Amino acid sequence: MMDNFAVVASALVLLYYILQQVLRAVLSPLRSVPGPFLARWSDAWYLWQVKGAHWETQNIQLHREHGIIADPEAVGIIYGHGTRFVKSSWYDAWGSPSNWNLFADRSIQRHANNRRQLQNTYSMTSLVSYEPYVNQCADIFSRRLCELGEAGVSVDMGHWMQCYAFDVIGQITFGKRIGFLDRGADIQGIMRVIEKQLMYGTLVGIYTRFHRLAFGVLNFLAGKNGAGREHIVKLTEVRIAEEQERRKAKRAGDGDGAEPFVSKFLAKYEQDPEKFSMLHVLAGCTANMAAGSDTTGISLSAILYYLLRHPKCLQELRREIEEFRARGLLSESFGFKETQQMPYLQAVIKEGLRMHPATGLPMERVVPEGGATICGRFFPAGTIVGINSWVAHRNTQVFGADADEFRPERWLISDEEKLAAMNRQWIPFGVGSRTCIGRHVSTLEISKLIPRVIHEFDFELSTGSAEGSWSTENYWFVKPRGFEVKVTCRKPKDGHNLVEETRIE
Ligand code: HEM
Repeated sequence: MMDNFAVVASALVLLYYILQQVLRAVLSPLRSVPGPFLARWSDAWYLWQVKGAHWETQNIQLHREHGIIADPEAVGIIYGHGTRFVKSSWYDAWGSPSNWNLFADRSIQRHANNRRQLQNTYSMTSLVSYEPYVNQCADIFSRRLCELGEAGVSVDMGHWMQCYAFDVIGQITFGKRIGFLDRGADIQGIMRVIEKQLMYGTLVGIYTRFHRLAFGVLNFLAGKNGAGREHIVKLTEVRIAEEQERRKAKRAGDGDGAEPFVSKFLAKYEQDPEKFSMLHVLAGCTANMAAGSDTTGISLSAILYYLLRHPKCLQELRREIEEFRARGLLSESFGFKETQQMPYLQAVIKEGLRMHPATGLPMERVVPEGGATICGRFFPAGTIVGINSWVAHRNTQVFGADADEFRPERWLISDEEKLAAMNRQWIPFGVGSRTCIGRHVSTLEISKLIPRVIHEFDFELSTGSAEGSWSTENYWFVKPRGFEVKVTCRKPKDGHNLVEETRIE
């Protein structure tokens, strides 16, 4: 009797759920939006697809299959300055339920206040003082590549670019590099922890109502080290405490490099703890570690990968480097300001970030009160909309019929109007008030390292696939997998001036 009751009750609940979904889909004001049939019924379809880790290519494919022509104006409508489109609940899964962080914050007002506090530390003028740090890491990177080349082994460039980016960000943030380049390994499991957080945020964000519970359980199980982002927070707290001790001992002048972020943040805190709290110090340093290393590593890998797949472009870049060096316009350390004068290099970087932006999911926003018309269609308030930079970057209306091709020359034209249209649609760092705060850090790292590796090394792609293409995995960050190369050093090793004793471990 009891068994029958349970079966009938379950069937009724199931029926109610199905009916609710059917009604929702049939009555939805969005029913005329083209898209896959199953996606209409439940978020489970999206979760399943995203879990497959290739949403960036699927998203482009779906637009083409369903004849969706993305309106270039949509970028401005959704993300433009002064927009009232707030971040969607997907972002909740990227932070602790009890504290804000800059990336995940959904409050326009609080975000604007906090961003104002942090912003000037990330300005280009304040970042160029970090150039010697970047040079040190590039020297070690170069030495490691030479050693690997001499050993004749296959090199996973995705991994080494990641090591470089992690050590630069560690050095800029804490004044000491963490030691990834020294060991060629994942120090303190930091890379692995961030990778887990990427998967967690990506998937749990789709059903974000489970975040509070999942966050609590996972952190409880992880014990004192914390799980995912919390683990990085804990490691960052240790570094901040060390820096506080150093400041108490009045050794502020220690080390001969530029003042690292942690020290600048603590100085702000000491000056006005109400305005710039310890949470600002923690949020700033943690964001650098969590958001600033993989993204740069991926972008460096992508630029190199596309150059290797397009030898003519590589030759042209090398020609430009040699010409600049012959004219005395490019120093041994590949000065940042010098690299900004190299038009072909800049076009290569821009095109690499167009072909492979580091983030590969839509940057979700909520349509504000009153609704909005996007791509000629009305979306009521509360609808979640978003643009995936991968889709925007392959818009043939803007980039032309060869939008899928790597062609740096597209940026070297004199047609101002076309350039402006392409620039508006080029969004690897996001757009508007939520644009990437660390983009100048990456620009510094990328502008210096790419010409240097092209000048110092020959690479032979050995990805293992017949077409020579690499594979990728997308959990928000679209990471290269199996970017294997053979490396040959083009210059004698003794040119490297190493400073290897400054690492944390
Ligand atoms: C090539 C490298 C990078 C790429 C492609 C990239 C990409 C992005 C994108 C697309 C966003 C906006 C996300 C959204 O609206 O949903 C973003 C935000 C952010 N990025 Fe980056 N990023 C890079 C490097 C960095 C670095 C080096 C740092 C730190 C040093 C950093 C810190 C942040 C932070 C804190 C935010 C949130 C900003 C806010 O909401 O105010 N990123 N990034």
